[in-house]
Order: sequence, then C-alpha cells, then structure tokens
Amino acid sequence: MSIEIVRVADKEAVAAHSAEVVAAVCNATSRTVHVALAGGTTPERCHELLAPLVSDWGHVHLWLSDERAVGPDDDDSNFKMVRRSLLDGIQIPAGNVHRVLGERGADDAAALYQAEVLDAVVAGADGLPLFDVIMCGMGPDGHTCSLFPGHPEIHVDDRLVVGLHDSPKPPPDRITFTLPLLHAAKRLMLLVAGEEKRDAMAKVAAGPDPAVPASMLSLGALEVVVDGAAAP
Ligand SMILES: O=C(O)[C@H](O)[C@@H](O)[C@H](O)[C@H](O)COP(=O)(O)O
Repeated sequence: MSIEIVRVADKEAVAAHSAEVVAAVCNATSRTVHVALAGGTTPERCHELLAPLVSDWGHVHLWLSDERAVGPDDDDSNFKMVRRSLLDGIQIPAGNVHRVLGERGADDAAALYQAEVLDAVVAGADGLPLFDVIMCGMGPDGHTCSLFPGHPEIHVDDRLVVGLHDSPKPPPDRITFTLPLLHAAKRLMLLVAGEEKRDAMAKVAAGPDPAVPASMLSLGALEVVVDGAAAP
C-alpha cells in the first residue's frame, strides 16, 4: 500500500505528466506491456498527448478500466473516445486493442472482458493479472472507474471485472475493473483536475475509506497526478 501525490499546475499538465509516465513505461522495453486507459476528459487529453510519445506500439496492449454498456459507435462509449483520442493517430496491431463488448450488456461484457484479461495478461506473484499501468479518473463524488460511493461493486473480491446496472451517473449500465485487479497493477494512476474534486481529493489523501472509492486505490501502488485546483 502506498500513495504518491504529484502536484502539477493545471488539467493540461495532469494529462501531460500522465502521458509521459505511460510513454516511459512503454518505451523502456520491447516486451509486452499492458496499459489500461480510462474514461473522462482528463484521460482523454492524456491519450491525445500519449499518441506521439510512444516510439513503437507493436508490443503495447491497450485496455479500458471502465466502459459503458453500449456499442463502440455510441457517443457514451469510452472506446469511441479512445479511438478518437489515440487509436486513430497511431499504428497498433488490431489484436493489441482490447475493447469491452458493451453491446452485449453489462454482465456478459464484464464476464467476457475478465476472461480476456485472464487469457492475455500474465499473473504476478499474487496470482492476479499484472497490468503495467492502469489509469483511472475520479469524479467529484469520489467515484473511480465505475466504482461509486455506497454501491456494492467496491466490495467485490471474487471477480476482476463486474457489470452494474444502477450507476448514479448516466448511463446506468456499465462495466468496471474491481479493486483486486486495480491493486495488482505495477503502476496505478489517478488523474485528478478541477476545483470540484478538491473535497474528494482531500479524502483520497487521508487514506483508504470504502465510502470514497478512489481512496481505496491507495491499497495498491497509487500515483495521484493532481492539479493546483484540486490539490488538498
Ligand atoms: O463515470 C464517468 O462517466 C466518467 O468517465 C468519470 O468516471 C470520469 O472519469 C471522471 O468523472 C473524471 O472525469 P474528468 O477527467 O472529465 O473530470
């Protein structure tokens, strides 16, 4: 368990710093690297800045730490955002892009994605799939991925990916990584920008509390990249 907090000037700097971290991980090796991207406007900008920073995408596998239960062309699709912000600008083998099949519905899509993770991502010492980097955003209510305050998904410890049908933020049907998979990652990044995140960010800095899902990330090796407006 650890938390490292990197303070930078503004939202653009959060995205830029995070892109540099992810690019450094990808550029440091030619072996397979697994990166889970995130939804939200801060990660979206990070994806744009990341595109030209990685010298060779051939060994990089891309995933999403949460998705909406919609098809890839729906405006609510995180994959659609990733396609626009990153995939359209890079050369990457199609087999390296791991899309959540949201159009299958939240529960089937989650089960299929978990199976794909287990198949493709080699397990670490704790027996859980070891992502090189997982990126997460945070909402003003302290939610991260699609783990929302007061919702049961935060307590799931027997599955790596779950579906939910009652997200308080639309759309209601979603698919999300769970804490065991997030905690297993070599590097777990939380991108936080904006004054409306200040209270939740203070709770993240205070330590793990199940009422604040993003704070539970610090039970893994959490790196928070936060701007001046959100910094506690
Ligand atoms: O749940 C969703 O629908 C959003 O994707 C959300 O999780 C987002 O990631 C955060 O609210 C941070 O978003 P910003 O980076 O845009 O503030």
